[in-house]
Amino acid sequence: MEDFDFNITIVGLGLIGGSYAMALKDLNPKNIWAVDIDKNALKTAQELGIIDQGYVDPEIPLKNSDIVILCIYPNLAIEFIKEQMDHFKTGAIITDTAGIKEKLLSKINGFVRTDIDFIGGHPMAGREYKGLSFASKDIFDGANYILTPIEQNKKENIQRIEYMIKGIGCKNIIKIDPKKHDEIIAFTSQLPHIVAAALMNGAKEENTHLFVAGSFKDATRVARMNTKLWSELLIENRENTIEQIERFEKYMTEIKNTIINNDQVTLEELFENARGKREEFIEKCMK
Ligand SMILES: O=C(O)C(=O)C[C@]1(C(=O)O)C=C[C@@H](O)C=C1
Repeated sequence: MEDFDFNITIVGLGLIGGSYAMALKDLNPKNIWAVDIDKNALKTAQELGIIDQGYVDPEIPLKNSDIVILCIYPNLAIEFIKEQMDHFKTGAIITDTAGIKEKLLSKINGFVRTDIDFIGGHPMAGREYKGLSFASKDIFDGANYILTPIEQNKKENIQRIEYMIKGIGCKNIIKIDPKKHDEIIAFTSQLPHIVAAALMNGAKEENTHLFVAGSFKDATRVARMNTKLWSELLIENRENTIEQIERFEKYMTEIKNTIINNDQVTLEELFENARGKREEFIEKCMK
């Protein structure tokens, strides 16, 4: 790999920020700095050798950073850029990792300095845990990474971010319009979290754990989510989320009706359709 001779600051040393710091090591950037209000997280990261230096006050690292990666909640990311606006290095690239894009981008681009390039990003990587102690560079291994570049973004800056994404181990880089991103993600990421939560909330049997195996555990894994983050994401993407819940209700009703009608033939057809789609989907995931 060629030189990635940049100073990088990661803002927020949680699961994603910590994993990013670990994965960036392989790219050998000039410096990896981190900003966090949690001094313990900074200390741990420094002891682990995954960052060169940690800061509670962002001013110094931001003034010297070519690339800033925001690994904090979406609304906090907007606030952070607003508050720190005067501190970013001239021509810096800022990217984020939030699961919603349209509102975030339009807000940030409404006030961001013209010399700064904000490139929206969303790594399709994570775990159902939060915090640095669960961070691992493996989460990016073979992962998809969505970018939502806009016309103002400089081509060479997008290429730089793409190079970094490949360098941390991601496989596919998908470039898409922010609005479209939010529509799709409502189905592929947000709906599964809603379904998992609904399934778990519906577990009324005190001894549920004694009656489950893989199916229930797989379907509810992400119910162990970061609840503060996910409630923010769903509310911020509310139109798309509601649409997806309603679509899902229709598919549930379709299945329910075949059972009400004792229509085993149609039920089998519906399952057969799902089975085929799942097989095709997994094949595509493997490529
Ligand atoms: O695998 C998980 O635990 C995740 O929740 C990862 C997951 C998802 O699949 O929805 C969660 C949020 C990210 O923005 C992207 C990926």
